[in-house]
Amino acid sequence: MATKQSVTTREGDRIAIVAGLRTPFAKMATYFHGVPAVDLGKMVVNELLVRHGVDPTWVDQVVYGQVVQMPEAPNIAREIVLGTGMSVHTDAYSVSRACATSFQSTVNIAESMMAGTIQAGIAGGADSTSVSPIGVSKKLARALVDLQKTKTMGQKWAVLKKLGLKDLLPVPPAVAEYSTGLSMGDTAEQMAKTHQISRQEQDKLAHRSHSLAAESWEAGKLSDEVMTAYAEPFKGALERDNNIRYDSQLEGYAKLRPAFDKKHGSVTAANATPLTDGASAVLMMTEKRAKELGYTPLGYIKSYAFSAIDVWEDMLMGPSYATPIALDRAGMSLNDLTLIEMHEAFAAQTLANIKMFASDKFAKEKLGRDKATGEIDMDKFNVMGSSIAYGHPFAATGTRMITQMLNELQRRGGGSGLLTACAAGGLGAAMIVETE
Ligand SMILES: CC(=O)SCCNC(=O)CCNC(=O)[C@H](O)C(C)(C)COP(=O)(O)OP(=O)(O)OC[C@H]1O[C@@H](n2cnc3c(N)ncnc32)[C@H](O)[C@@H]1OP(=O)(O)O
Repeated sequence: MATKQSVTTREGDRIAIVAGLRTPFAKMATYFHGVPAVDLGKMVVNELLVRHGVDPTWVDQVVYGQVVQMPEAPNIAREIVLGTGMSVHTDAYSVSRACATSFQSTVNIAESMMAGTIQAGIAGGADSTSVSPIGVSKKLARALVDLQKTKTMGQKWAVLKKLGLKDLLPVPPAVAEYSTGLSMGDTAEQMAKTHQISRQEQDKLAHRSHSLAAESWEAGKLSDEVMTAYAEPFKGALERDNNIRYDSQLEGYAKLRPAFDKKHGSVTAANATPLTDGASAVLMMTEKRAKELGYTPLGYIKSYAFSAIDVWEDMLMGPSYATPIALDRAGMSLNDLTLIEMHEAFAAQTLANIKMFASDKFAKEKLGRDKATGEIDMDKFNVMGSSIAYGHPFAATGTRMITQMLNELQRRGGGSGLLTACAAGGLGAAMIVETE
């Protein structure tokens, strides 16, 4: 059992999420085609500052992340400071924790406040799958280096003649685990098999996610936390996430062919998150600083935890490992929570984690605990849908979830919410937030 955590400053002030904002999320190569993540990050942070009347000099630090990094802008956080009219003296650094990146940036800002080094900051993340660092083959990369050392035409020819036509082809980044080579979709297939998650169950969860996300948009629940985006060539604006199916029909899901294990698989384009472009950010302050400046925070961080497991099998189980630690640290049990959002990387991964939350056997064998974390009450679970519907611009998902959760808790009259995500590298994140 993890010891209780006190997420406060040394003076006992809580760590407040004052406000949050995101761009609409767009499927790869659609509205944000050609817009790099750094520009998406600038867009959202700029709007966050303006909407909430933030004098940029109040922001002591920006911590931001991007999973698929662009070599020309390795410190996206600093580019956001320089590109949004913030004081050039604002400290900024970037973090990466795969799909849990903006949980990490939020925690970094929180920990700086807990240490007493800052009083206000901005955390978030952005990713673009449309503008990604297209590389060259290893053989071509080596040849290009060798060429720089050659002096005569003969030496140059000796290097070039070793290259075949296929060595000249561009190499796009893979959504795959570096050390195993397995794609995230392959891992979702593993999890469906290990935990006996049927295709029908996966499709049902995906349909639920789309239906709830569509209802949330139609009910106006997202309009304050999602900005309208204008991107080149400025042919109209993007007002809503463009992956959500407003006419989601379960029958349509069954027709799709598996996307990864094409012969025996069950993971399809409909029950997986799409490749997505987008950005999100939260404005954070110590409770004292927020009150001094006249802000009413959306809520506070109560606890958080990160976990790590092996990457060869079922590595997207992070929520099942990180959640019990975050609950212990908050001094809570699953039943105490008002709401839960689990990032849906894939329906198979989400359903496997739901099962393992409730499994005493898993708790004993994998977590070294006496009993299960608990049975998830589906009336509290992903009540506005999750990443299968909204999409998943990797680094932006954490702060999307934090803002959405706190706004929904506010609408329901308050309470506490668990946010949890799996991430590549076998990592997991869990955070408990609460309203006043
Ligand atoms: C920790 C983590 O988060 S790990 C997760 C990291 N993320 C990933 O790994 C991304 C996983 N997703 C992917 O790689 C891609 O989205 C894929 C491979 C699954 C699918 O890619 P694509 O084939 O390009 O998807 P696309 O959007 O074109 O959809 C394929 C078809 O399914 C259809 N479809 C998609 N969703 C639905 C749905 N909900 N209902 C009915 N049909 C649907 C589309 O309309 C399309 O039909 P069409 O071919 O007739 O036009």
